[in-house]
Amino acid sequence: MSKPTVPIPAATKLRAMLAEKDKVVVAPGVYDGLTTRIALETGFDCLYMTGAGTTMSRLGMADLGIATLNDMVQNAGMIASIDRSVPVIADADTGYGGPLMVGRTTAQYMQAGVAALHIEDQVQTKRCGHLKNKELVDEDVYVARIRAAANMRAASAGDIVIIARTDALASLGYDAAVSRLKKAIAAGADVAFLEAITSEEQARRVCQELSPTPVLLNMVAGGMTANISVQKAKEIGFKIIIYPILSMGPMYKAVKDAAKELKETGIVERSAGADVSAKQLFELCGLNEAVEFDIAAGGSLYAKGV
Ligand SMILES: C[C@](O)(C(=O)O)[C@H](CC(=O)O)C(=O)O
Repeated sequence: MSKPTVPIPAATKLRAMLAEKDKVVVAPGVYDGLTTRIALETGFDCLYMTGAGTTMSRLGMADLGIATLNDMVQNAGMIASIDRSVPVIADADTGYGGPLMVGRTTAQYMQAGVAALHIEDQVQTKRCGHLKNKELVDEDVYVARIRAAANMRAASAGDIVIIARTDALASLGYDAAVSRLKKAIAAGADVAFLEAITSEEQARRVCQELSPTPVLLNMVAGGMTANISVQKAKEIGFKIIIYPILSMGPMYKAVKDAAKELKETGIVERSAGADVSAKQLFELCGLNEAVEFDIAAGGSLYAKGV
């Protein structure tokens, strides 16, 4: 059962994790209830809701700015509700409009119990940061997005960690991208996210130059950034690492294999996961706790077992 009470607000918990000296926050990408349950069962203490995964799993579409605020906040809120003790960092793309909309996005993410959101400087018709020919908004438009998020946070009783993402590295270069991040930090961002880093030198420089602001590393499988370990990222100086594609690649391969086996042989018995029962999956998703809850309340539906 997902629990409604919040012992420590998600943002407070994430801030405490960021303040721990030797800690790197490792956030596996999740995009639905099942992938969230898998990451939680594995013992991760922070999760990342990927916008790419949300767009693909909820809409069956590529990461091209198609998901709306409603798609994103509903998914983020559902994911955050599964275990309130584990903070969720969620993609908020461009914030979905002008300052008013960015403020509304921030308020809704806060209300949904999301610990942190990232807002970027691409045009609203954005694309995945690891694709080519991205278009940017002007710096003042970007900074206004971040300021709108910070102002909404200040005006509310809640808290949310604001992560400023810039996609400017590819078209404007390192100096301009970092200058955008500095301005975003001055406007109220707590964490910096230089998207699609292409060298270790850039990685080291950005962590050093923006210190003490924590910097996030986006580890996209097959993307522009070389694959590095958590240990190496920590040594470079990153404080958060997100793995947007973590659940999607393995899911694609495994489901494809099972689908092929069914199509070609008429039975599924050899593919990875063919031996996982429906009941096992329900247990992963809280079957036993749900039964206990029903019985404790005096329900009789499950008293004889399920
Ligand atoms: C982080 C990201 O925004 C996401 O949607 O998860 C994407 C990841 C991806 O599309 O591979 C991005 O880096 O733009």
